[in-house]
Amino acid sequence: MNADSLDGRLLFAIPKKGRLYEKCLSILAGADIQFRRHARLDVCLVLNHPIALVFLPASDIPSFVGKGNVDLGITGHDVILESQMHEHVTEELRLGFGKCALQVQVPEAGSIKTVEDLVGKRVVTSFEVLSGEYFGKLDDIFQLSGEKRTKIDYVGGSVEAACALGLADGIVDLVESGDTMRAAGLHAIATVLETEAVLIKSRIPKHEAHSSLINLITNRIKGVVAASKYAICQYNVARDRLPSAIAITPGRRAPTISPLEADGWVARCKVDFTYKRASTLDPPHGKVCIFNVEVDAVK
Ligand SMILES: Nc1ncnc2c1ncn2[C@@H]1O[C@H](COP(=O)(O)OP(=O)(O)OP(=O)(O)O)[C@@H](O)[C@H]1O
Ligand SMILES: O=P(O)(O)OC[C@H]1O[C@H](OP(=O)(O)OP(=O)(O)O)[C@H](O)[C@@H]1O
Repeated sequence: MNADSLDGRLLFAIPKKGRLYEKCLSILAGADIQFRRHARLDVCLVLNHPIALVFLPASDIPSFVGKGNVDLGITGHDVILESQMHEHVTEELRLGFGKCALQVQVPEAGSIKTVEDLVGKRVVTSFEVLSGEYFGKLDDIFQLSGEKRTKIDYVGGSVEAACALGLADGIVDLVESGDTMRAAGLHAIATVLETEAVLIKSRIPKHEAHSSLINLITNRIKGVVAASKYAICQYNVARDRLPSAIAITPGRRAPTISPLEADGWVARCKVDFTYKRASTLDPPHGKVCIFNVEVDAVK
């Protein structure tokens, strides 16, 4: 592929690996953005739209979009703030995945119990800007200056090992399930930021003509995100069991029930945001799926 083949195309940045990668691929598939990515190629042309996908590290996407090299991108809200690009990009849409929190963590068995205890000590993190701002404010409150201020050191990964290795008194790192933190003998004492994946748009539009394509892509992704919160549940049930089935899957006004060819059986179709858990009717959330099961025992 040469640079000419990108001419006039909308450039859309996608994380090339890591936590957000797989979910981004499902979003692209759900929005019917078709492409074939050749091994080791980080730029590829979309087959059914004048778009080129650019696969980049999640942490580089805010600056590519912010500086206008790329028109649209998906990345974490955390890395937008960390790269100080929030004034150069517009967060068009929260995507509902990549949810986690940037937290201050210290050894569970140690003497540091609060962030105030950690002020003036050593903090290791991959988020040196956000951590610097957070502890900078605390240093100011405690009127610490020079050597007495909290020392923020950067590491690129495995942040959770820093306390055990004697590099830090506390760390600032992302927490989702908390498994990494607990495995390292740490616990959270404060939250710096809540984050999730977002769709961002450059504030420096390259081509006016792209705005309708950006709207189309944004609306399609909006649809994918909305659909991922719902489940469609369809099941067949004996008519005499219908009252107990409807108690579990009620309609907003009236339940949709269709007659079946089999005597005494009906079909019930329901689209919903939250299902009551039941052994026989339990569609997984985050998926649009159709169950066509014969429900003969409603508990
Ligand atoms: N445990 C997690 N749970 C949910 N989202 C996460 C988690 N860790 C990271 N993220 C989100 O994914 C983004 C990218 O993180 P990830 O660790 O995948 O980065 P990466 O660019 O692949 O870096 P690395 O070089 O460490 O592999 C983060 O900025 C955050 O928004
Ligand atoms: O709360 P948890 O569900 O355990 O997730 C948190 C971990 O996930 C991220 O790291 P990642 O695994 O992406 O690797 P990294 O250390 O190389 O950044 C983050 O930096 C934590 O270490």
